Amino acid sequence: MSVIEVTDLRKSYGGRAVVDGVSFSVEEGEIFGVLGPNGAGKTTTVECVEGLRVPDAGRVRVTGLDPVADHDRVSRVLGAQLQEGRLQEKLIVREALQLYASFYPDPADWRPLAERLGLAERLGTRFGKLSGGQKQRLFIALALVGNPRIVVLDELTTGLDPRARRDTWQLIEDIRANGVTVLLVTHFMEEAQRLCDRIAVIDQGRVAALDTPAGLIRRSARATVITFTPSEPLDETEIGALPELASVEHKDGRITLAGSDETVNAVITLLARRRITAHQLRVSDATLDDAFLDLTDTTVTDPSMTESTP
Ligand SMILES: Nc1ncnc2c1ncn2[C@@H]1O[C@H](COP(=O)(O)OP(=O)(O)OP(=O)(O)O)[C@@H](O)[C@H]1O
Repeated sequence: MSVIEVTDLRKSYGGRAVVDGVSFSVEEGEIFGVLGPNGAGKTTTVECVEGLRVPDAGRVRVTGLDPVADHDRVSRVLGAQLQEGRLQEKLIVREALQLYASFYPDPADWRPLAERLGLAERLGTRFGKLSGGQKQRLFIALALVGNPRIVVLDELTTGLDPRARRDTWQLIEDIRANGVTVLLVTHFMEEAQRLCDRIAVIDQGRVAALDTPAGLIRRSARATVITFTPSEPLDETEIGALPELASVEHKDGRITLAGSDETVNAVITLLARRRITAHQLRVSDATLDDAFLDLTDTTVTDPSMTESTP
């Protein structure tokens, strides 16, 4: 069952379309990622879902409700993470939790929630004295204190150190394990690849692709990467003629070719034919990073480079 439905959403500022016909739906219980370059329109899109911005056109439904017309009812099912500036520095963690719990008719008990989020020791601390990771955990607690069915997390781990980021990932997985649907806006590929069931890649206000992380990687023109050091120089024209070749890099005598399985087979055949040995041969799969660059790279003009392969 879809708990969020966005259909042909449009929003312009000063005559410039920043969200230009975005459509997607989020199923109950999934972690759905919204990924895209700076200024792509991600926050504008999710803030329309939260009812914080009014769309110019299109339709948004959260559990069947209109987030603008039914704002109060939507706030009871959808918990949104606060932006940092919105809490006073002097507010004590316990007070913040009590205050936010008081906004909801059926809030969660904030004490076990604080414990689960590792804030039990910090209940008497002022917001301004918390570390970046502790602030993020408090924002998650405040988003969850109303017992929402859906939680929207926007750039949650930006600015955190790698350990705090990994702890936060575990928290997000725990939230989902408790049956809450997660809409996650992120810049981090590793985070999206690890956490999300499906991802909408947004570029210039449009959905450039929507798939599972593995599906997005499969679409990449650089789905397979082969690296080796040839025992003798290879003929550039022969390399350039390899099938489905997406890119070639030379560094310190090593060659890195990106393409498909067919590219890899052809280069191995070429090496055998020329009796050239490939030292330290490595073949690896592309990452979500590669797929992201392909999907959001407006400089690629050859359609065969961006064509999706199911
Ligand atoms: N209230 C506003 N008034 C005018 N322009 C706006 C407003 N809000 C957003 N924009 C512009 O709309 C575009 C999309 O912004 P948005 O914040 O949705 O992008 P984003 O994908 O979330 O970016 P980032 O990853 O940098 O946070 C940007 O060019 C931004 O400057």
